[in-house]
Amino acid sequence: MIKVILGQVKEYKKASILTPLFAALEVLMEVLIPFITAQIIDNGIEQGNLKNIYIYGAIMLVLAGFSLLFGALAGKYAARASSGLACNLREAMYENIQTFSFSNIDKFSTAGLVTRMTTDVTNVKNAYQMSLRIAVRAPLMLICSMVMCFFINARLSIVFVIAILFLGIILFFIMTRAKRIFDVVFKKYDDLNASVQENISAIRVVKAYVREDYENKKFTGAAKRLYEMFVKAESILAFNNPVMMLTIYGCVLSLSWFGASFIVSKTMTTGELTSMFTYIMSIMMSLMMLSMVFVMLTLSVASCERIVEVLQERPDLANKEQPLMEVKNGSIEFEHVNFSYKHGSGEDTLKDINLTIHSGETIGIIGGTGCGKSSLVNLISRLYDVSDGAVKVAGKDVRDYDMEVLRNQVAVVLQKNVLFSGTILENLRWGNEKATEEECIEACKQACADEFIKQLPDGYNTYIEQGGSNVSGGQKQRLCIARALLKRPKILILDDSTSAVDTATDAKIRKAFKEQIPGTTKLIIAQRISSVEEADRIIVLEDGMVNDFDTHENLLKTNKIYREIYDAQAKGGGDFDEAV
Ligand SMILES: Nc1ncnc2c1ncn2[C@@H]1O[C@H](COP(=O)(O)OP(=O)(O)OP(=O)(O)O)[C@@H](O)[C@H]1O
Repeated sequence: MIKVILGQVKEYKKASILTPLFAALEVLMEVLIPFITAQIIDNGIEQGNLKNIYIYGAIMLVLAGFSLLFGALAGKYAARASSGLACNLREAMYENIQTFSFSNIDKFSTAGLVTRMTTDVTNVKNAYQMSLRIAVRAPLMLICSMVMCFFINARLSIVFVIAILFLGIILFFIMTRAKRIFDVVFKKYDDLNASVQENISAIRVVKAYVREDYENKKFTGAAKRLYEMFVKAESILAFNNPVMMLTIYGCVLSLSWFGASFIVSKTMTTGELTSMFTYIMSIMMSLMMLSMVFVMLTLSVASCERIVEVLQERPDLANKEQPLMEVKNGSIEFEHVNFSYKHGSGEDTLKDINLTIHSGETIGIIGGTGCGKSSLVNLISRLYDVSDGAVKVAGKDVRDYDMEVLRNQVAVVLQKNVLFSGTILENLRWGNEKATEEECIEACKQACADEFIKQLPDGYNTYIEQGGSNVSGGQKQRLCIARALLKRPKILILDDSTSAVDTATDAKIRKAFKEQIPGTTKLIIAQRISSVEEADRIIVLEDGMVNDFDTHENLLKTNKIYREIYDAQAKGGGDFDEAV
């Protein structure tokens, strides 16, 4: 796991090596300063030698200057290395996520991926920055200060050994308890992030259903639980300081006691005792820093694991070797297809589907909510792979095609339409980046989008806000259809894509399809029978199985379900589900 994370350091290796190097040099300077202080006291002040004071004073200033410089450099390179690692991690994750199939995304969930790319990467970045600087600085400071103490007075240094043991044991207990709580805290953080993301992206629904109070209460509850856990963890950590102070004062007292008798018996000088006091502070501070690094590192382990999961996830769908690079026509066949979602209930969503659709046919698909209509069409552009059987386009298994080639020829207007921030023209060119403005306008005319675009103050250069929030649902659907048309696909799938469009416009769009793209196979999923009745044939799906597949006229005569829906809708009744 560490190898995968560190593998992303890449061009920031130099900064990652320079940081500990400068941190070590900074420590070295800091450690020498108290020793020089001792020289000023013993050889300068006590002997009344002004020259020595000047010399040692100057050395001390130089050391302090270098210490400052090395400290600043260590800080600069640590920031560069850790921010660079975070940037590379995000880029690598983002790149890998782009290769994910729908099934991979189902596994992680969108909110989960966002948390991993933001909070988790920030945790790892902070831990890396700390380890580069403090994980080097603290132990080195501890060792160097100890060495200096033993060098000055080995007998008196026993006081430090006892103090370190005492502090070490107490800190260990504090940290292990705090870590246990922090582990839970970070999991709760994920949940909170997920709920915030869900709520904000669905804020319009929340408002429409006047659920603000409920959502506020839900969020406050989650935030409060997080607050309580943080307080609990922090109150354990708060013991750090008093324990530390207790140990320092204990040491100062013991040093003064034993040091005084050593000075009296002339086995130690005043300067040496003064420097020992400074070293004691450095030793204790190092221990404190080490304990914080320990917490930080243990906390980042969970984040590392979650990042590595994304980095090592391999797309479920891959091109076979030497894939087919051309889709000859728009015919579709389903041969004994069974399909279940890997991360779903485990039951088959589609069962033994057998269908033959000729190139250029217009096919309606109708059925109750959740009967598998979207799942059926998603198999054609290979958004998911079948569990058994085969889906064929132009007589070839979809798994034999290069995925990009296949998806360029099978355009899907998904149920959840998405537009991106950018102008209308930019959005349309997602369908075909080389499309001229005239081609874009033509596609919009076919999708009945041209009329409303022309009325916008900036026309085709109107800026679409993130998620298409400044256009209506119906307008968004028409733009998405135009975008798909620009691909000039051999197969066009409209997954309930005209649900927000009025019946007259819906009819106009279908008429345009018939006249303008007669050679394209069109699959239209709809709730309204009026949207599919002119289709060449209609598939009636029921519980993941094909109940019937025939023309509108024949279905009216022979299919009981279809007839009932038709009658209900003709009388102004609701959609498929209400009618059944
Ligand atoms: N990504 C997914 N992971 C797991 N299960 C899923 C997923 N998408 C759909 N399902 C399940 O598969 C079944 C069929 O869903 P599908 O979306 O194909 O139905 P549908 O007929 O298109 O419904 P609707 O008319 O509401 O759009 C449903 O039970 C649904 O819960």
